Amino acid sequence: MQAPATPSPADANLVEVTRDIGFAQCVQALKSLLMATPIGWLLVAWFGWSRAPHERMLCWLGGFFCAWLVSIVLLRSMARAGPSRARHLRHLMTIAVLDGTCWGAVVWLVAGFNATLDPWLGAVLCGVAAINAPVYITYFRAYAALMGALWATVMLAALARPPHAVEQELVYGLTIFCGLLTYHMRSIAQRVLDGIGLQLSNASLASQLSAALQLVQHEAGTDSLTGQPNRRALDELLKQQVSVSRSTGRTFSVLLLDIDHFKLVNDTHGHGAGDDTLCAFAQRVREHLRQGDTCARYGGEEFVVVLPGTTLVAALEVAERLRQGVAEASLMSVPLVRTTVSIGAAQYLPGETVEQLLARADTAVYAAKRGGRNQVRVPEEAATA
Ligand SMILES: Nc1nc2c(ncn2[C@@H]2O[C@H](COP(=O)(O)OP(=O)(O)OP(=O)(O)O)[C@@H](O)[C@H]2O)c(=O)[nH]1
Repeated sequence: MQAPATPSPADANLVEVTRDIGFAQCVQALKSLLMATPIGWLLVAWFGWSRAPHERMLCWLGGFFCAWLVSIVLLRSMARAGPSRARHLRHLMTIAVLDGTCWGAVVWLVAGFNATLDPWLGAVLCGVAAINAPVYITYFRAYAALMGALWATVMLAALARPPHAVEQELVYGLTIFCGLLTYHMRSIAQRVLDGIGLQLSNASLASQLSAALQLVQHEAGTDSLTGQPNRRALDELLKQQVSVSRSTGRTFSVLLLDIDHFKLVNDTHGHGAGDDTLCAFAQRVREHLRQGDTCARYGGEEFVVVLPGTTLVAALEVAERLRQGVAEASLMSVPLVRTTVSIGAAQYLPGETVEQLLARADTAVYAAKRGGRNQVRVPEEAATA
């Protein structure tokens, strides 16, 4: 035999949240209905005034008015604090019972005096039961309380009268109608709640998916060793800068950084220390950049710095700051790793591609290496211009 499925804590939480939402929706709908209730009294008063004793009619109207006022006060206090189910469940049940009892009292006080009025009152009570169904659809317990109170009052009224004084058909008919309506309402209410639960779990799934997607996108564009943007993210950024430059004329520059004699670091201290040196190098570079500048790992011991809105002259100042920042203090103390960096600087030229720009920066790095390393160079055409 299959064991009954017990809801997981996450499921249980979802069920609770769904019930809370259902409760809040029910309170909201009830607010509008209670405001419209006096129309129902007027209808009964208009049709029953000449057919039932006035003092009984006034007694019913007065009683209903008092109960209505209490309901309004309770609803207002719920609205002020927000319709919290844990806090206000009793309020909602009280309103439902008061409403049901007051409508049921129609039979007690107004019915049994006129053959035309009685079936008409029966129809009014069936209407009340039907009109309340959509209002309480998201909180069935309160609907059951309303219908229970209405039915019990009608039954008590029938029992309290001398035999045959009250139209028996009215009571039987109402009982069948209320029973059928409540029975069907139960399953419809459950389906509505299931729908709310489904919406909630879809929304939660969608937000989990979007968070996972953001993480994957971030990881796809991040170098796993240094935590800096990788070649892929760099390509995207450069393409974006090119398109901004084409549409607005705003220029940008790049610096290609190549650590000097990095092979020696690996050979002397091991590959692990080499990895740590790369991380420390990336960190050092970041410390010398502005907020909007980007340092991406281009590959191996090469990094590219993108400087939006920067001319070659300003880029050379940044490059010199970086060169000095790397050369003046050791990158790591244990093991002691001191190194320098060769830098090629290039400003984007209108019409060139990302590959052409990087190739020009690369020739500048090559010139820096040939010139003795630990220096900043520009592409030859810029140097001679
Ligand atoms: N530890 C470590 N080493 C790397 C990584 N990527 C590339 N390297 C090493 O970086 C070194 C680059 O060496 P070369 O291209 O000869 O350049 P270099 O020794 O820096 O000399 P110059 O560039 O001419 O100054 C190679 O030994 C690569 O193995 C990495 O992710 N981690």
